[in-house]
Amino acid sequence: MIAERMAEHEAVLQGTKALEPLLAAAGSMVSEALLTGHKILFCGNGGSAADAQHMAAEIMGRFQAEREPYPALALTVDTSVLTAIGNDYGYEAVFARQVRGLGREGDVLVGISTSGTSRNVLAALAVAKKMGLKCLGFSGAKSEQMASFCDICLAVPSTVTARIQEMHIMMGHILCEIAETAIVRQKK
Ligand SMILES: O=C(CO)[C@@H](O)[C@H](O)[C@H](O)[C@H](O)COP(=O)(O)O
Ligand SMILES: [Zn+2]
Repeated sequence: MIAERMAEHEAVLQGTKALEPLLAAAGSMVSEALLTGHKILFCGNGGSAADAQHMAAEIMGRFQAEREPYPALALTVDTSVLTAIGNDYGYEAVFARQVRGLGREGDVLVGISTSGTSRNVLAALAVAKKMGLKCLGFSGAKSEQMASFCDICLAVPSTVTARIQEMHIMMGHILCEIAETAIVRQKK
């Protein structure tokens, strides 16, 4: 089974290489937002909540280079906010309401969903689009719904959640490296 899973990972990675131009464009989108005083918001459920927090930490802390912090926030971290919104407005609203409260035109919302159908992620992207945020999606092969709200949607060509997540964090690291390189270059 182990060898089988590794082979699956390799095959999905091969397919994911086709996303290189879109990933470069996503890197430019995030870099431009950060370099013009905007912030990056992230959301997702389960493993994708962990990915959201991981990527926000790379930007607010540092990825590889010594530099100033830049504003990034995962909308998955405040249990009081999540339980209040979930309890009063429903789980579908937990990210969308935070986008309404925190998002500003020119910010980027990164929505992460391997199925592409998580209603709270879709609702957040829909609200963000209306408010003039840039929308970036990380999804799997079934990406149509998410893509309809996104400026760029990185759709990993797989329907297996674990394999999709493995590609998401790889692309997330590359995205952070692109943004950090742009930040360091601008400060020179
Ligand atoms: O990490 C995993 C499975 O690998 C799970 O926690 C997974 O993220 C959860 O089932 C999520 O609720 C799935 O949501 P989504 O990716 O379909 O939006
Ligand atoms: Zn997982």
